[in-house]
Amino acid sequence: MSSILAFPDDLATQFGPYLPPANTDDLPSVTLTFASSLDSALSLAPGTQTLLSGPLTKAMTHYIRTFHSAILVGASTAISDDPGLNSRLEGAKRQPIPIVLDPNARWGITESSRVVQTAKQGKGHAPFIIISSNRWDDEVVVERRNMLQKYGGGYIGIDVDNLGRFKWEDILSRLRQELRIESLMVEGGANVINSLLEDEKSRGFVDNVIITIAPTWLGKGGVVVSPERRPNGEGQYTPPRLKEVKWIPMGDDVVLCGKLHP
Ligand SMILES: NC(=O)c1ccc[n+]([C@@H]2O[C@H](COP(=O)([O-])OP(=O)(O)OC[C@H]3O[C@@H](n4cnc5c(N)ncnc54)[C@H](O)[C@@H]3O)[C@@H](O)[C@H]2O)c1
Ligand SMILES: Nc1nc(=O)c(N)c(NC[C@H](O)[C@H](O)[C@H](O)COP(=O)(O)O)[nH]1
Repeated sequence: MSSILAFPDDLATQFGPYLPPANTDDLPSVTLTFASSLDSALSLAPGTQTLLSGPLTKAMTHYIRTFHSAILVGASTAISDDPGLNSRLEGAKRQPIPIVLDPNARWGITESSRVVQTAKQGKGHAPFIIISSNRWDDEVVVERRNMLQKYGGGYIGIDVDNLGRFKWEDILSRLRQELRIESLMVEGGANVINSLLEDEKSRGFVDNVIITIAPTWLGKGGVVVSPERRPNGEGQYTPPRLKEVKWIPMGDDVVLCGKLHP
């Protein structure tokens, strides 16, 4: 199991303006955070977990996780990484609830999955998996739901659109209504991030962006963050640009903090 991490106070204090505000709105605040190569790749290939963060930026991720009520990843990340989706920060005061977007119930979660083991050991929460409503009664989903409910986790069924995708407004409103999630950390992978950045409406839900940039190129064939260009209502495409930008050198990496709309 990964080590307990420490994050120095002089670095931690620099993140204040980019941490989630106290939130009484009807949707969670959203922080988009991931680690990227110089060629905007999150991993060498789909399904290949690739270490990009150095020790300090890894500790930063675990520090930021303690400020969020939930952490969200896509099904392919859950399948390939078997993640813990908890904070392994020394003295972590809070653990985020893991959320996995898995419309077709592809993730074969079992009692031995790391995220379930972490919950059983009291070092994190059991996950909630968001599946397409029409999968709710699938036999495997019922079995997995019964297993997860033993540890306080479960499933949430949401209708998908004609492309088999959930609308972010539906994801966020259900997380707020059913799990009282006030702040959500979206950690990837690229498919999830591109879907969130794709159009003005879904980008409108993103408050803070924290990106670790590692000094390496992963080359062609990587899993890349580069959203589709969806024109707005007037047929215009305006590239999203971060504001209130801050660059924080951290070991060999640099961390880019910003806001999509201050
Ligand atoms: N470097 C990082 O910060 C980082 C973070 C997370 C994952 N990763 C890596 O990224 C790779 C996985 O990324 P990926 O892009 O292949 O997959 P992903 O983790 O983004 O999962 C994609 C799946 O999520 C679901 N999904 C995503 N958006 C959805 C939506 N709007 N509605 C419904 N379902 C939706 C779909 O099932 C889709 O197939 C792995 O190799 C992992 O190690 C890296
Ligand atoms: N910040 C960051 N730096 C990296 O170098 C890297 N590969 C990831 N990837 C994010 C993805 O979420 C994790 O690889 C797994 O999900 C494991 O995460 P855990 O800590 O076990 O929860 N994230």
